[in-house]
Amino acid sequence: MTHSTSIGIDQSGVAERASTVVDTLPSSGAIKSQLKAKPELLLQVQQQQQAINRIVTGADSRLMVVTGPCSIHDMASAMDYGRRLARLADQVSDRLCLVMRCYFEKPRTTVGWKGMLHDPSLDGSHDMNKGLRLSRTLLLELAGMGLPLATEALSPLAISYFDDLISWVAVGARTTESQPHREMASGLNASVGFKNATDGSFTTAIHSIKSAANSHAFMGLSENGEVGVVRTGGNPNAHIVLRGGNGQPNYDALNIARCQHALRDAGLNERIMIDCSHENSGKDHLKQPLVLSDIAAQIQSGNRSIMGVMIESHINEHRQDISADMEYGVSVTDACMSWEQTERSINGLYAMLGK
Ligand SMILES: O=C[C@H](O)[C@H](O)COP(=O)(O)O
Ligand SMILES: C=C(OP(=O)(O)O)C(=O)O
Repeated sequence: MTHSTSIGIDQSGVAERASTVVDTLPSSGAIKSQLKAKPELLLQVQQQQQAINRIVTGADSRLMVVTGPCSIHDMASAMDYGRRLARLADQVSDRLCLVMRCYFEKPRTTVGWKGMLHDPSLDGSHDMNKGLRLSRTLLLELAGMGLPLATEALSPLAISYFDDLISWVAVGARTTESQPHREMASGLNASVGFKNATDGSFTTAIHSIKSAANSHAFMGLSENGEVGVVRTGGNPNAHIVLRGGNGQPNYDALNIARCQHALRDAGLNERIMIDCSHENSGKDHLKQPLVLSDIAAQIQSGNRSIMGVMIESHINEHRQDISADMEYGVSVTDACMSWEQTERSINGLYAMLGK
């Protein structure tokens, strides 16, 4: 159904007729019942959420590795990636917990394609009904392979369509200071990683961890799509993700020590995840393995705060612009490592952690 509304007030205080069209979407409850997860799959995801929560608190000493495409733009290459990752995950599961990045929403610095959920046909038609269904269908398939799954919650409303299938949630550098995102995080069973802000400061993410740990009441939607007061219980498993900022990396031992100090001063657990991509690699995918080796060396030399890493990886390396003639398995957002580079890096990490 389509509705028109008007928004905006002109300088004389008279409402402008800037018309906005609203296409209604099915509620999260409706989509969840149409694309239903079997009880055994829901149980698997709950167990994976708990396993990741134990890694976040330090009760499980394995390292979490969130790896996968910067953004998912087609089903076939995501399934292909998932099958490869599921095989590797079994081989390294005594030291590493591999989690697949399933990012359907992209925050943009200014403008650009906003991800499969927002524009699944990659043509500006913004068929979000299709985007929600494709995203949930893919999550069902990937979870069915036994993989724990990760996503970025960009629209605070969107996560309710997927929260039963997702084991780890990111709040990105551009939204980490947002109250609605902190409120949303406070109601999730999954751990939530708050990225440091784009200026590189830890403070915003530390405030987010504190805020998300508390209960909140805010305006939101029920599973039936009714507007209401949402009350949450607080999420004790929020943590920081260092991704560099202001043109500088922050994965090095000095920055990690500074971050540990800041967490301690704030009365929080000194648990840190590091994103090998973004400003930690200067967005050069070939630098991600170097960042990963540095992190592995820090863990080898006794750092017990680092509990997770993130890698941007696809079937094939580099990136491409969206066009009518795209290459299979190549990112349409940030440049990614290839599967071969990823497998080599993860096996190298596994070997280093065994020494
Ligand atoms: O992870 C992806 C990008 O870094 C993020 O979406 C910002 O992208 P942009 O600067 O190309 O908009
Ligand atoms: C957008 C992302 O990261 P950041 O928020 O750190 O830029 C991402 O991980 O896809």
